[in-house]
Amino acid sequence: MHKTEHILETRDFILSKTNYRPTVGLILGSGLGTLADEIENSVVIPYSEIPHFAKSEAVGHANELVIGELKGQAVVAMKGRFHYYEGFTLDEVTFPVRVMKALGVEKLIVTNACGAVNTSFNPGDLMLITDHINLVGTNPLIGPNNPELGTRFPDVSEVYNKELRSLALNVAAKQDLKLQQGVYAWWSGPSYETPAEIRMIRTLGADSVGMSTVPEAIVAVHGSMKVLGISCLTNMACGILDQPLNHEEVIEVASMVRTKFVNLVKGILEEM
Ligand SMILES: O=P(O)(O)O[C@@H]1C[C@H](O)[C@@H](CO)O1
Ligand SMILES: Nc1nc2[nH]cnc2c(=O)[nH]1
Repeated sequence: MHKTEHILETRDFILSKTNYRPTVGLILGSGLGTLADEIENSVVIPYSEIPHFAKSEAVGHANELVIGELKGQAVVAMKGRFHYYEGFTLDEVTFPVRVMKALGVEKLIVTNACGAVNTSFNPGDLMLITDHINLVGTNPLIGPNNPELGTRFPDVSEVYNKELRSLALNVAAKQDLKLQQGVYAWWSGPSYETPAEIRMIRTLGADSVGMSTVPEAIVAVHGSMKVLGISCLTNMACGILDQPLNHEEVIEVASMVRTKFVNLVKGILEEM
């Protein structure tokens, strides 16, 4: 359970570092952190300096909170996130979402690099997350509920906000950008999936699979935030192509699609 006093202590620490009062939060996944470099008049705070923040070691992540302005919005961005597979508790993984809410963030854009399970998708595609499937058999809200943060049994019938999704689709259309849509399955990792597991995940109804995003989205909805999820499909999931998977390919493809990803998110911010 997240303690209110910890959240407020961290909030006050961050507010002491910037005059911005962010209303939009960004969680930037593997290889997608460069968007944070475009934030103007930014204050950059290493996670190591932030009270109650864990310290991430994931490759392809920086570990900095960046606060400033982007396309007219006051934003707070996580350049680097915490993953369950790194051994963090789900409280540690999702604590930054609580802090964003306490800072005044009402809209959260969560991004990730993930594998394409739907064979009509291609590496390099961007995918708007329409819903998620939690395959990890645990939940960030397990444990005592802090009623100051949200209800005991939150509704998750619309985790990925319909209005924000249609806004994203409109922006993609204006940019003549092919934006896939699909369901994201959370697989703990750190091993990728076997071919049999990908066949199972497809049978269960998922279009993509990754190692993040779902815990953050659940906590955001628990805190009544509006969530938009955008995935960068960096590879065909295991077993679809006759080749092994590796993280270097994930980072390489994410950097190849960086421009269209950054332009999409900036376009969305402009219209939020
Ligand atoms: O933070 P995301 O979900 O983008 O990072 C994914 C999951 C692992 O960290 C890594 C696997 O290649 O990319
Ligand atoms: N679980 C999982 N995470 C990923 N992140 C990037 N690609 C993949 C993948 O194929 N599977």
